[in-house]
This record gives sequence, C-alpha cells and structure tokens, in this order.
Amino acid sequence: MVRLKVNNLQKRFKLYTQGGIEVNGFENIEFSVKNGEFLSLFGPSGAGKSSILKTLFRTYTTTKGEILFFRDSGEVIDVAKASESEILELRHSEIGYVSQFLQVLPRISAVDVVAQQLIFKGEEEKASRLKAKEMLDYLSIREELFDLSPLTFSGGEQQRVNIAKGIIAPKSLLLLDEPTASLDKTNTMKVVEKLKELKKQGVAMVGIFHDLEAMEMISDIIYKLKRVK
Ligand SMILES: Nc1ncnc2c1ncn2[C@@H]1O[C@H](COP(=O)(O)OP(=O)(O)OP(=O)(O)O)[C@@H](O)[C@H]1O
Repeated sequence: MVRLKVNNLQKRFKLYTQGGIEVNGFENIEFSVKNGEFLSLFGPSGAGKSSILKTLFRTYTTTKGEILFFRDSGEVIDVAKASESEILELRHSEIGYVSQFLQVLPRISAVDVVAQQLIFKGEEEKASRLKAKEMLDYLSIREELFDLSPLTFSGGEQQRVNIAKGIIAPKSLLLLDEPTASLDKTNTMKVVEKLKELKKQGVAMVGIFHDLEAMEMISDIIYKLKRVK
C-alpha cells in the first residue's frame, strides 16, 4: 500500500531579509513510497535533499505540487495544504523526523529521553525503560552513561541517542536526514540493521545517507537529484 506520493514538488525560497531575492531549492520531484519501503534521496551538495525532507515534514512550506499522505483508514491528506492543526496531529501520530542533531531538555537522562517515546505511545514505564536500555546498549552507548543527560555526550554518542529516540517507537512514515553522519562503520551498519527491522514492520522511510554502502544496503528506491540551475 502506498504511504506517500509526491507530485511535481517544487520549492523556491524567498529571502525577505536579502531584498526578496528568490533561490531555487528543488523542482519536478515525483516519487511514491509504499509501506515497508525505503527511498533514498541522492545527489550533489545543494541539490535539495534536506529541503525535500523538511518540506515533507512541513518545516518548509511548498511552493508548488502535492505531498499526499495515505492513512490506513484510506483518508488522504495533502501535507502541502493541510492546516496547522492537521500537521501537528500527523506529526504526533504518523510522521517522524530524525535529524543528525539531538535536541533534548536539560537534566533528562539518556534512558528517559528514549523511553519517553514509548511512554507517549501508552507503553508501561518499566517496560519502556528496559527497551530503551536495550536499544542504547545495541547502539554501543556505555551503561555508565545511561542515567546522565546526553547533553554532555560526544557528538557520535548524541547522534546514537538521537537515533534510538527516533526509531524506538516508529510511526508509519519516518524521515531521516543523515542520521549516521558522524558514526563509525560498525555503528552505521547497526543502524542499517535496525532500519531493516522497521521495514519488516511496514514503516515507510525517506532518507539521506552520506555513506553510500549503507544507502545501497537499505534502499529499495534511489531517487537521483540534479542541482537545479
Ligand atoms: N532556509 C533556506 N533559505 C534559503 N535557501 C535555502 C534554505 N534551505 C536551503 N536553501 C537552498 O536550497 C538549496 C538546496 O539546499 P539543501 O540543504 O536542501 O541541499 P542538500 O542536497 O541537502 O545539500 P547537502 O548535501 O550539502 O546537505 C541550496 O542552494 C540552499 O542554498
């Protein structure tokens, strides 16, 4: 079943603080992603990969085109045109976004940052914390760090906590913006294994990988972008 269909999508940025100059982000983007499929956005720097992901999550508005999200109920929502409250609801229940940067409140432990995602979904607290610990351990976070705030962790450790947080309670569509950017090969491959499990669970994904081997291992579709002139 198709989860996401993007039709003739275009983004032009208007730079109000710089004399209203317009800059091309991307244009003529067309793809669809089914449940359990992974589509990678691939292309040179500046081709528009990150901007496409942000537009799919409605961090950026759409200049032209459609972003059709298909709910299990059969209802179709155009993310490009949906109201703010519909977008908040979609983000809450259907669409997840994982960037390369962890954003957390101070004084919340790594385990809690991850476990909260399960607790929000209604899972019991003790079981959630146990699952969170297993996920952190799988992603090579040392046990002595579990109860500390990730704000003092290294860049790569923060990124792994961020991935754990982003994938432990997956929604139906997951958007991944270079989630493994500063990870070593071993941890990158561990993330790829986890993402493959999500595919088996039927999660549709759109992602950007700078590691080409990881991209080829995980992708069902590689969508090639050219720099717009
Ligand atoms: N918020 C913004 N305001 C103005 N222009 C933007 C904005 N975000 C992106 N752009 C422009 O859109 C184009 C595409 O940028 P984007 O970051 O999506 O590329 P990318 O393919 O992800 O590149 P990279 O691989 O280097 O991360 C660039 O020319 C950039 O200057």
